[in-house]
Amino acid sequence: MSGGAGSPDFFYREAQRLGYVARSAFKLLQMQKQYKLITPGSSVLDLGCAPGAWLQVACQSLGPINNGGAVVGIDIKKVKVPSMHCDARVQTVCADVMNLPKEQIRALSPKQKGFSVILSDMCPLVSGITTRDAALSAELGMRALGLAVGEAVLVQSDDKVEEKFQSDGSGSVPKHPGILLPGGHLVVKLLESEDVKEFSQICKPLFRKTSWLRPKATRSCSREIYLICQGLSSLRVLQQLPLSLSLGLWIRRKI
Ligand SMILES: C[S@@+](CC[C@H](N)C(=O)[O-])C[C@H]1O[C@@H](n2cnc3c(N)ncnc32)[C@H](O)[C@@H]1O
Repeated sequence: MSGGAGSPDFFYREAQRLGYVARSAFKLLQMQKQYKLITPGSSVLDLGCAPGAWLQVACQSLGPINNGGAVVGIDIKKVKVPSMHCDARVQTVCADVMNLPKEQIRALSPKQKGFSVILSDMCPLVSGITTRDAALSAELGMRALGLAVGEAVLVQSDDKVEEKFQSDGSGSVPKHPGILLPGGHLVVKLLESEDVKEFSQICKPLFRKTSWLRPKATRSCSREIYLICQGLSSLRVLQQLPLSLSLGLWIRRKI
């Protein structure tokens, strides 16, 4: 019997040994090792945070408490902040991310300015119908992206917004489009499907770098994959991107 990283319950046992509430901790630990998304002082929003393993890794990544920083977790399920690896910088909110107004989420960030890292590990209740599950997961992913870069304006049904973008290509993005700070990072979990490629095409021009990651701790039977988006462009750059519009159009097409 093998006890290495290839064995089915290796990450489960390691999570128990190290005091993490779920094996998913190792997915964020791998992201941290490869991309260093969370640094001392970061303000982290963790969408779909139950049972709290990413809260633990996020808080650990902030370093000692006097370095500052904050972690806000939101989940439909009520989540108690784990006692291990978390401190007073971690808080959780029980709510449906699909319905919670963006400004209410922004209000949870330090000085209400927004977050420097947004993580979405949200996942629908898997039905086993591959296309349905992938579509639901894309919807959750789009919500995370929309919150980060400002879906609310881009998807509003006011045709004037669309006309303005189309007429001169310089449609004005509002002053506070999303809740991810310029230079910030976004991680989105998706279930593999045709839509996944399109999703990354939309993200690419908005961020300095985008990469796909299938973490070692992902179960072999799972179709999950993470899009890591690093370095959100500044507002000035976003305003000049005609592709910002396609996010809105794409979301509108899908929902
Ligand atoms: C895979 S779990 C997250 C695991 C978590 N990252 C951890 O390490 O402990 C996915 C979570 O997404 C949550 N979720 C799914 N849809 C949601 C929604 N619309 N709003 C808030 N949470 C949602 C589920 O309740 C579930 O707890």
